[in-house]
Order: sequence, then C-alpha cells, then structure tokens
Amino acid sequence: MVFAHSNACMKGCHDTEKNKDRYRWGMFPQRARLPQTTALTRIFHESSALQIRGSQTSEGNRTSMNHAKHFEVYKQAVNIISKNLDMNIVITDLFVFLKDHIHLDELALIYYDVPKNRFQRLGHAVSPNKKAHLPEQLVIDNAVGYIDTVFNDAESVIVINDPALDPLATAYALHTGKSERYIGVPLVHNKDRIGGLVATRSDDIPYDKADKALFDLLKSPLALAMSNWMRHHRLVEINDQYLTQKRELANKLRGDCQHKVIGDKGGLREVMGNVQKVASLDSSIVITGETGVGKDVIANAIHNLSNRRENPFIKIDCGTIPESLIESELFGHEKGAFTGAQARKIGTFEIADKGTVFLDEIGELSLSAQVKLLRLLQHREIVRVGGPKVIPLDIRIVCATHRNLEEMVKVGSFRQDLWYRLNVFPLHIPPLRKRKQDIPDLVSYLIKKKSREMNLPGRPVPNNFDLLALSAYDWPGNIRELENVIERWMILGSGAVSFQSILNPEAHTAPCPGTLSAPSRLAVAGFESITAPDQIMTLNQLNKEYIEAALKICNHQVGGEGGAAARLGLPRTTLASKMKKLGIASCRTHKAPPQMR
Ligand SMILES: Nc1ncnc2c1ncn2[C@@H]1O[C@H](COP(=O)(O)OP(=O)(O)OP(=O)(O)O)[C@@H](O)[C@H]1O
Repeated sequence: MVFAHSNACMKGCHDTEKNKDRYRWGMFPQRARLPQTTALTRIFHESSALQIRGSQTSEGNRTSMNHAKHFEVYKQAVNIISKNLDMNIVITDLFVFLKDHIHLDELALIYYDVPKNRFQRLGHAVSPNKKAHLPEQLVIDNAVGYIDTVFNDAESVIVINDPALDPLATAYALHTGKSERYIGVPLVHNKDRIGGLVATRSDDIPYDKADKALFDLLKSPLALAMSNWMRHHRLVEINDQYLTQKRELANKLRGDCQHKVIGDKGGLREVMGNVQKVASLDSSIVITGETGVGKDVIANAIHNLSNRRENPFIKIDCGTIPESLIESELFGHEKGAFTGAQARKIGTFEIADKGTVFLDEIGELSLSAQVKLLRLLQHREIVRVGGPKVIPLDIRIVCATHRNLEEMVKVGSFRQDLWYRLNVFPLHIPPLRKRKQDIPDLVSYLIKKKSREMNLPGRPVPNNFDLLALSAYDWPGNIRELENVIERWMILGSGAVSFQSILNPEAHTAPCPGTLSAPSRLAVAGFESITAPDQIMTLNQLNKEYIEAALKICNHQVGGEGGAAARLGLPRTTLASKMKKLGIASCRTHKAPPQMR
C-alpha cells in the first residue's frame, strides 16, 4: 500500500511470520558511482538491473528485461502519463498498458486532502468483472502519522500481501469487503508529498520484486504529472474564484450604475433617450460636456445597456498617459520594439476585445496614435508597436472630451477623417446649472453614497433651506463639485453647518435682485409660496430674515433649551457667529444671558 505502515505496525512486523507477506525494500542497490545523467537515464539505468514480468498470463512467465525493452516500457508509460492532464484518463490508459506487464484488477491515484482530513481518489480504473472498488474518499485514524511513516521511506515501493498489517489497506479491505493484495508507490515531487499510486489484485498470488521494479519506474513521471495536475487544478480554482468575483463585482457595478444616472427622467431625459437608442449598436460615440457633468457615468451606462455588457469596459484617460507611452498602452508592443521594451505588452484594445473602450480626453491623443485608432475603426484590427502581426479586434469606442474637437480639426491637431469616424453619434451632457431640477435627487443619491463610503450609521437629511441654497449656486464643477460639497457638509457635521457657508455664497449665488423683500413668513414656512423669479431673495437676506423670525418665535433666546440655536439645529456659537456676520443684533432683548451655554 502506498501510505503503508505506522511505526508500531512496522515494529510488530519484524517479530511475526506475517512479516514475510509484507515486504518492502529499497528498489535499487546503491551503485558505487553513477554517471552524470539525466533523471530519465538514471531511472532507466537503475531499473535495468531488475526483473520485470513481460507478460502477466502466468507467474512463471518472467523474462529478464533487457536494457532496450526496459527503456521501451518506460518510454510508453511516460508517453501515456504526459499525454493528458486529466488524471482519470491517464490512469485508465495506464491501467490498460500495465495489464500487459503486471497483474492488477484496480489502479488508483490517491492523495491526502489535508483540509478535509481524508484520502481522496483522483484517477481510477478497474477491471470490468471487479465488483467492489476502492472508495472515492476514505478516512482513517491518525492519517498524518501514517503518511509520515510512508513518506519517510519514499524511495520504496510498498507491497502489502496482508491488508491487516496496514491501516489504509485495512480500511480499504473493510470497504470492499475483500482481502486483496496491494502494491503502491508514494509520489514525491521536489520534496513535496504529492500522493500515491495503488494497484490491487484479488487473486492469491503476491506481488513480487518484478512488480515493484515496474512500479518504481512509474513514480517519477507520475509524481511530476500529478504535481502539474495539482498546480493546474489550483490555477483553475483561482481562476474560477476570480471569475466569480468579477461577475459579482460586475453585477454590483451594473446594479449601482443602473441607479447611478440620476436625472434620467429629469435634466438628462433627452440624453438617456439617445443612450437607449444607440447602446445596442456598435456606432462610435463622442460625449461632450463640461468637466464633472457625468461623461464617465454616461459612457458606463452605454456599455451596461449594450450587448457587450458581459465583456470588459476599459477607460483610458488619454490626458494622463505620456505621449510617448500612449501608443504602446493602447495597442501594445512587441519585445524590443523600442528601448525599454523588454517583453511583449498586450495593449488595452486587445484586453478589451469584445467590450467597450472609453477614451476620455480623446483630444490629447497624438497624431500617430490617431492613425492607429483610425485603422481600428476602419478595419477592426490593430498592429502592436514594432510588430508585423495584424490582430483583428471587436471593440466599441466611446470617447469624451471637453475640448472643441471641431476647432482642433480646423487647426490640424486632430485628424478630420478620425473625427468623422468617431463622431457618428454625438451626445452632449448639459451642465448642472441648466438642470437644477435634478439637484434634490442628486443630493439624496450622493448622501446615500457618501454615508456608505464613510460608514455612517444614519443618513443626514438636508432641509428645504439647504436645498434652496444648493439650487441657487452655479456649480462650475458640476456634479463632481456637488459631490465634494456634500462630502464636506457631512464631514463637518451636517446639522451643525449650512451649505451656504460651504459654498461661499458671495461668490456664487445668483445676482442680487436688489430690492427684494419677501415677508419673513416665506422663510418660516419653508418657501412654498415662492412662485416667481422676483420673489427670490439672496440667501444672505433669506438667512437673516429666517434667523430673525426664529429668534422672535423663541423670544429672542439664542442658546439653551427652547432657544433659537436648538430650534435651528445649530450649536449656539455657530448661530451667534452667523448673527454677527448677518448683522443681527445679538440678544436684543435677551432675557436670560446666563442660559447661553
Ligand atoms: N447623472 C449622474 N448621476 C449620479 N452621479 C453622477 C451623475 N453624473 C455624474 N455623477 C458623479 O459625479 C462625479 C463626476 O462624474 P464624471 O466623472 O462622470 O464626470 P466627467 O464629465 O467624466 O468629468 P471629467 O470631464 O472631469 O472627466 C462622479 O463621481 C459621478 O459618479
């Protein structure tokens, strides 16, 4: 048996008659001097001294294998073992082959599955008339100790003619219900204990020295094959894990993205209508718009609504890659294509085959890269830098720019033919100041997003006053700026700080209509009654009136319980400084200054 005896058993064996049935010895007498040879010739050299049964038809039919025949058997076995990565096929083919050289009814490759603490059958072949097979999995007591004992003598082939003498053989015999004879060889590769090859025979004839010689021949190639299989298996497992993770992330991303185009029913209704129309086609798209309006978001939406959604979506920011590298980034390069190209590099387009490439800031693309991009768009193929090979690709190009590409075409810094090829379907994203109706939805979406990112237990809710302040702002940085403002607001403590103070209203609010003087009840009532532009006042005016109204209601008490600060949800000091800034006389008729804490 491969994983043969325990120490205790071995001891006992020396003292009993049964020991004769259970013999194991080093296969090859130590040679005084071995020529410097390869592993293969060494095995061949050593094994040639042994007797191997030429035919299994009768025990007496043994022939001394000559050098050439021995080598022939080894060669054929190696051929079978290395032909296939599937160990089941290897063992089945090996079983058929070995039957011409040794008597066996069953052949199995086994290994010890450490996490599951059990022996596992990996490849298996059996004679058609054999009914009870070695089990697929088997648990024995003290498996680790048992394996230690077996592998400490890893150079030996083990023969067990009495299963009672070996714990694993005993367990197998209990399972099959038969007392069989076993021959096995432990497989070690690079000092790693890989597993073992086990054969059984059901007749009464013991395995002998010639059988052992044959098994010894198999151990190196089998150990190598099994080690390769294990590595392959591990890689397949890792690959599967990555694919699962990738699928989950893609699903999550898709899920996020589906809700991410805020304003699709509002200010982006028209844009999203066009996205729906063009997404499933392969037409190139140019997205234009100011910085931060959501060009990335729309490019993502196009990919996710297209038939390419299961394939890669890769964004390249042409503005951030040095001009000297951009060609190699996009199209890849061959080894030695230029100084420093020490290995072949696969470019983004190749990686994104069957998917979408989003070229942000396409206006930054060098003229030579523009030529290559044109070739991709015209012929659906690329050539790596420094390479002769034409590589066909199936890519959809979406690009974006905040530069005026038509102007660039006019001055010759952007190729006209490429511009026509790209600009099949232009999409313009309006700036946030032109779609302020989206602000409330964007705000609640961004608060939700930031709360998640910042791991906050609850989500702050802005009041109407806050929303009005946000709507009055111009948003030169568009949604990216809104996102930053919200993050700052949340970090500073949403209840304690107003958006106006973050936005610096003096610089960005709409021009002051001058003489507007809305009744303070507008402020107190939450502005529901504002219905016309001339009713809008500046936020400073509004703030002032609102705070004055609150003070009046609170009997001019600023701090303490029931004071205006508490009612306004502000720390007393914050309200006091606002009052100072807005020119509101503090504690005009304050009744209880000591209460101000
Ligand atoms: N419609 C939208 N719904 C939700 N979030 C959005 C929307 N538009 C933009 N955003 C968010 O605003 C931020 C900026 O958006 P994005 O990067 O897409 O802008 P951009 O136009 O590509 O900017 P740039 O021109 O600087 O590259 C991102 O965090 C994005 O998630």
